[in-house]
Amino acid sequence: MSSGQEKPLVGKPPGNQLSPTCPGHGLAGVSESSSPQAQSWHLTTKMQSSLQPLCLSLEKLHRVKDSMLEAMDRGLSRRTHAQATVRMLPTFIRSTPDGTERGEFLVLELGDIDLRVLLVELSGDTRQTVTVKDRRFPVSDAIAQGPGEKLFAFMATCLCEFLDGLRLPQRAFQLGFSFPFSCRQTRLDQSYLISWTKRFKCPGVEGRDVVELLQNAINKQDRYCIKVIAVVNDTTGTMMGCEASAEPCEVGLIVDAGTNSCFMAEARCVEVVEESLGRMGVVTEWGSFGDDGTLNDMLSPYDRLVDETSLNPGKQRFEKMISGLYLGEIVRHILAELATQGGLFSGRTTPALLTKGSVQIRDILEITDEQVGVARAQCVLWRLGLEASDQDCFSMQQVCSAVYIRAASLCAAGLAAILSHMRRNRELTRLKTSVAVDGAMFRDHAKFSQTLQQLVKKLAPECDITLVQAEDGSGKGTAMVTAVASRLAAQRFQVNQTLALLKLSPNALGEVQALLRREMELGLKKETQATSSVRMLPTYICATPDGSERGDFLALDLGGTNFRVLLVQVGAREQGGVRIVSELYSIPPQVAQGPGSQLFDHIVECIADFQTKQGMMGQTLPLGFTFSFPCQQTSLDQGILLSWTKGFNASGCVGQDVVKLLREAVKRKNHFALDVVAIVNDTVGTMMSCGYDDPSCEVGLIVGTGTNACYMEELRNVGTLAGGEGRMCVNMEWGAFGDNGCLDAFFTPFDRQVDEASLNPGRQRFEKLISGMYLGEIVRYILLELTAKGLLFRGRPSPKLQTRDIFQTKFLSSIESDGLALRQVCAILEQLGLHVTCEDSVLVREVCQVVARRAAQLCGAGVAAVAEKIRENRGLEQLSVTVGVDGTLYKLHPHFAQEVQGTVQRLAPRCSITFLQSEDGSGKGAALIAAVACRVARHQRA
Ligand SMILES: Nc1ncnc2c1ncn2[C@@H]1O[C@H](COP(=O)(O)OP(=O)(O)OP(=O)(O)O)[C@@H](O)[C@H]1O
Repeated sequence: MSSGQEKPLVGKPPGNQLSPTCPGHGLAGVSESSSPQAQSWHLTTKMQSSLQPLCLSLEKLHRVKDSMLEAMDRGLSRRTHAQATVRMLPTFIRSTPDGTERGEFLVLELGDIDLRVLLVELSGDTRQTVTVKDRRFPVSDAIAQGPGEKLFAFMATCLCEFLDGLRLPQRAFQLGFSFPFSCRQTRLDQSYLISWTKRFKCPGVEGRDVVELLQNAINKQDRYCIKVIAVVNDTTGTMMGCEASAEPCEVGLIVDAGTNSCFMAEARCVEVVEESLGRMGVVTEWGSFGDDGTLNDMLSPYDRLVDETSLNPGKQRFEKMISGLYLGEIVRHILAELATQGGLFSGRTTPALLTKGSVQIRDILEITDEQVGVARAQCVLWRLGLEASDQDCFSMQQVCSAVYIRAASLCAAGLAAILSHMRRNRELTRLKTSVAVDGAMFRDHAKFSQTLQQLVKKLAPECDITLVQAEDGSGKGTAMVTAVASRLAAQRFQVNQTLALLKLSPNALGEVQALLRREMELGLKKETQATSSVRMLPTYICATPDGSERGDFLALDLGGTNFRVLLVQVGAREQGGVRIVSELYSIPPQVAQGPGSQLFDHIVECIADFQTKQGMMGQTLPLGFTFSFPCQQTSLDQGILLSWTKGFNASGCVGQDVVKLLREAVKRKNHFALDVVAIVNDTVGTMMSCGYDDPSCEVGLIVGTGTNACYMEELRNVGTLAGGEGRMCVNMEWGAFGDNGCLDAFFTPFDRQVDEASLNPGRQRFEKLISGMYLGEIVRYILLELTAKGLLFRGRPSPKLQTRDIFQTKFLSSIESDGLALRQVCAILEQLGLHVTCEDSVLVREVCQVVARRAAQLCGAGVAAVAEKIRENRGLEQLSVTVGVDGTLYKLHPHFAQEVQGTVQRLAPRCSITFLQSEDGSGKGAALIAAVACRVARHQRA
């Protein structure tokens, strides 16, 4: 790193700008130039040059922040994790407390000198009141350095003694284990010790799972039923134990004898674990930042001396500039150098001054105090055997402040990196969070916190933080982790139970396939047709396009959200094939559900508008009418409406020929003449339009507002017609599959709710499991149920969620989009008036996935039944067939098509099926049917 452009701050007049670590420049708590001592400081050039290496300009701190961000990214990436200096260890903590945690939890906190056992009672109300009973057990050297087995047996014995003392009734306990050593954690309750530190050195533990060792020791006692739920590092304990105010606490920071930090990262960024949804607590292990030389140009000669004389030279470089264990040593080296150069203590040193460890962090904390600091400096120097002048004492205060403020500044740069990382990966413009802090450097020393806060504002201006002092070290936090884990496990159990109803096994799907096949057979036979829920309607379409069709055709498309009128020009392929001009018209619900004459009048008005716009008034083109409701056809141009579906309910239409209703409306309006050649179902239109491009397309499938399918059946099998040679397209009307009760075992309470609230209860049962009109509603009912059970939205239902159809099926697509970060999922939900946490959005996404997957699998089971029937009809070992598909749900949902195809492959392994998406199937298809009909009629006339 070059420092060429930096302006040294030492020697410049004091200004308002916080120039982090240079004496005389707005150092928090250090008196400035008004005192005589301060004036003489300016004269002490030796002092200046000694403290100069500790100066960190904002520019340098920005560089530290950027390097820390890079180091964090390396630690999180699967590729570079193993070599990373900042290890970014996953903790498997998936959620911070939401205030509802309640119950009693045992905690075992292994400290440097003692073992603390706690029973923590959480009240479960929003301001978690915590009751703690605790007892400390000294850990002797014999235990701390004896065999591992003994250490864990000791811990289990202490636990039992503690519980004996409480005289509680016998019951099961959940325990959190605070274990402050470097571990490789693989689950919340599985953590392998990497190496002992401090005074611990128990053989036989390194490389082993400390939870298992503890659990075995507890079980061996055979006294109490205790389950170890979580193992927690002290930094995460600090974060989790913090009582967050307005914002959730998602960062933990410890600056004590050592330093470390943790935060809730986006799980997808933590590449070393499988989970990719939601968040995960990550312990940065940032003490080792700089071990690869990144911080070399920030190191002062004193840092180098401290490092060389440490137990671990070259290691923990960031920690050695920040934490309490080392700051005293930095100060001591500066004082010794100044004394040697004659700048302090009249050029005298003492053996005490030259002895490692003779200046402690608590000395620095006292000396930097504005009120009593200079007096404290005198005491400390006296303890070191130095006769100090006022100037010496003041200089020592300057040195301590410079070292202390530099530590806070570096800490701020590290914290700014964490905050920027969180903001960037959550795709937020501003991040607001609470930061839990703990350690001697913070405790009762406002200056460290002030510096931290001021500098974070400068280094990460887009982040707002509230520092919250941890209350009970990691004890309460460990209990919280255990409580959160216990809450999540209980919730997960309930969520699984709820969603299990919607998860279909391969056997269940095979059963659906077999049931549909049976219903198809029944529907095709005259004698049994009435008992079948699928109508298997003949369409009178026996030929597919052969490419010789030519001319201009009009097409109408009614059957979903909108009504369309199309002009379709069918030309030679080499001249562009089919050209379409179309206009979209809405059908207001009062028209769709009003008198039938009003509906058909509206349709005629739309046609008139289209013809006027296209300058076609007076022309009478052959017309194909795509009418996507169940119709009993008796010829190509006659269709008796059997029932309305998909939200239509116009009166006076059921039992009528819809072509006749259309012609009557034309007459009423007296606008123009119509030549209706064919009435077509959209499924058939889709098959025909795909058949124009691919002759092996013999199945049509729609998954849009509703769902339906058609296929080419052998005429000999269509028992409802006289019979004959060749094939005819059969409109299955499979949306009604199950209306006779054959699918009852597959309906969940949510499906029943959707059905009961629909316009046609008891009908279109298969469609109500699959199509766009209903999936959002199924999700909404599940969300309401999960909220009522307290598993979602903190148990508070939003009035909006009670509104029918508020959760649209298109949200399922957006929420499941692969690239969509949870932030955007939250945004979608917030638009619905739902106040969501990260966990809420993960759960909503899961619900959407389950509902959409079931729909796609059921649709796949249906296609498998159809394909197998065609294969068997033709007596083939292996069938190759194309399915023409249309429908927004199939086309736009990110996983629907894939899931349908996968299911068909599994259920119909002897059919090789190509799915071809139709472009404008219902419009183009209707025109092509009209064209084929005209061609066939021409042939017959000739
Ligand atoms: N992005 C999306 N992802 C999934 N589904 C969607 C999306 N946008 C709309 N939908 C669903 O698709 C339906 C509209 O689909 P489409 O336009 O294919 O059907 P339609 O022509 O109205 O009726 P149908 O094709 O059933 O006769 C809407 O009712 C809605 O439920």
